[in-house]
Amino acid sequence: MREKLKAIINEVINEVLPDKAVKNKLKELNVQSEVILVSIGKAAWRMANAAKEVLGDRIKKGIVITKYKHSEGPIEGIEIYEAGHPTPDENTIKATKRALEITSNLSENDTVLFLVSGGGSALFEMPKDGISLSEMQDLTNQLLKSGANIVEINTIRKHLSKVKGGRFAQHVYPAKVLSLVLSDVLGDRLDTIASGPAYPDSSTSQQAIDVIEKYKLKVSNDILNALKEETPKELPNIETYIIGSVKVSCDKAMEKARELEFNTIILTTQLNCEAKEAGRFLAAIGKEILENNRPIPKPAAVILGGEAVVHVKGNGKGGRNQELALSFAIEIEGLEKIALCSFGTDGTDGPTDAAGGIVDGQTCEKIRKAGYSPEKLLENNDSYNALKIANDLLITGPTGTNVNDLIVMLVE
Ligand SMILES: Nc1ncnc2c1ncn2[C@@H]1O[C@H](COP(=O)(O)OP(=O)(O)O)[C@@H](O)[C@H]1O
Ligand SMILES: O=C(O)[C@@H](CO)OP(=O)(O)O
Ligand SMILES: [Mg+2]
Repeated sequence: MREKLKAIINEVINEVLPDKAVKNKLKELNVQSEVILVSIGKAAWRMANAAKEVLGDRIKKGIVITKYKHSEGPIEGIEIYEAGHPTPDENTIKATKRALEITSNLSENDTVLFLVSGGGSALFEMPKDGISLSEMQDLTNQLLKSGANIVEINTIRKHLSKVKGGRFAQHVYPAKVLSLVLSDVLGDRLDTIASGPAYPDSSTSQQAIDVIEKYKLKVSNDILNALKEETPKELPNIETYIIGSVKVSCDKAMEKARELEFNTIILTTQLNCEAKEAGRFLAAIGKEILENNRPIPKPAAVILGGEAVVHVKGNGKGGRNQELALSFAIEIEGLEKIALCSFGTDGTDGPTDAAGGIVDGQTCEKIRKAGYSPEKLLENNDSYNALKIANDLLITGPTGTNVNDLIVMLVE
């Protein structure tokens, strides 16, 4: 079963690699004019490289801002920067400053080709005056641990930034911004993906303040004052296309599972509940299929896309996919012919080098044999170490794409 799970995963990653998506869209749009390229996010290097292959010298100048270890070498005529994610760092500020320089003083005849992928919020950032980088870092870390979802996190970030929430489009005005977006946000909300630097912001200052109160975040008065300034709601100079998303991933996973002769369903592409509850719920569905051949008969493949959340309370190491997989493994301990893979399509799950986990009925036995309690490790948010002990981590390395998380459960 593990091999079948890996076969499905590899097909999905290849399908959502940004190279193909960027090339197809640029050819479809038949971009003939010269452009200034700005590419941000975890997939920024691959997207920029693909654009360079199609547009060549029509790219007058350009910049890539991506996560450490996510660039794959020089691209002629394009400056490459790596910076911090999920928390912005000094290199974020340096790279963003450079991006703003090369897109300053443009005319209505200019076009900025803006390639956007998830991770862009941490990588492309210029805090408003009066807000320091360390304040932004502290607030980001509070948000990441709070259990706030990405819409809530980016509602805050959009109201504290000079480039988010449509302000980058204002910066380049009157030039046009042509955006190609790889979606890693449920429902493909363009004003949330990478905090929508070139998209009108649907969130409000009041919503931002509500998030601060909901999660009892500790912030300075400077931040509270900055949140009160509203973001742009209309932008006359933008053209935006989504070129890849979790829906594409789930469709591809279903196609491959059917090829492997599984009865297949996609339960959702918008999973957003607590990771460990999702694991338990999926185990209940798996056991129902195993014992009663319903809601779909064996051999069955159940596919989900989305982004669970984790309220990190322990001091362990892990990610939402690893936490979901461990929680599932605890519920199916000892059962045969049932397995699950949960992974981040960007290849990194949480602050770890794992993309996620591949688990089955033997996972917990292996952890116990090594003298550990899977339940205690889960309680301490230590799913990485639990799955490492069981040799059930999925390690892909940075995949070059980023379209949320994918979960596949097989029952034979
Ligand atoms: N020890 C942990 N166990 C489970 N989840 C964690 C742990 N530490 C951090 N996380 C979760 O990992 C998330 C960030 O992981 P990451 O894969 O970088 O997100 P993204 O792919 O959206 O950038 C945080 O939102 C946090 O909820
Ligand atoms: O950059 C961001 O705002 C988010 C969503 O696009 O990406 P990630 O969750 O990967 O940081
Ligand atoms: Mg993400």
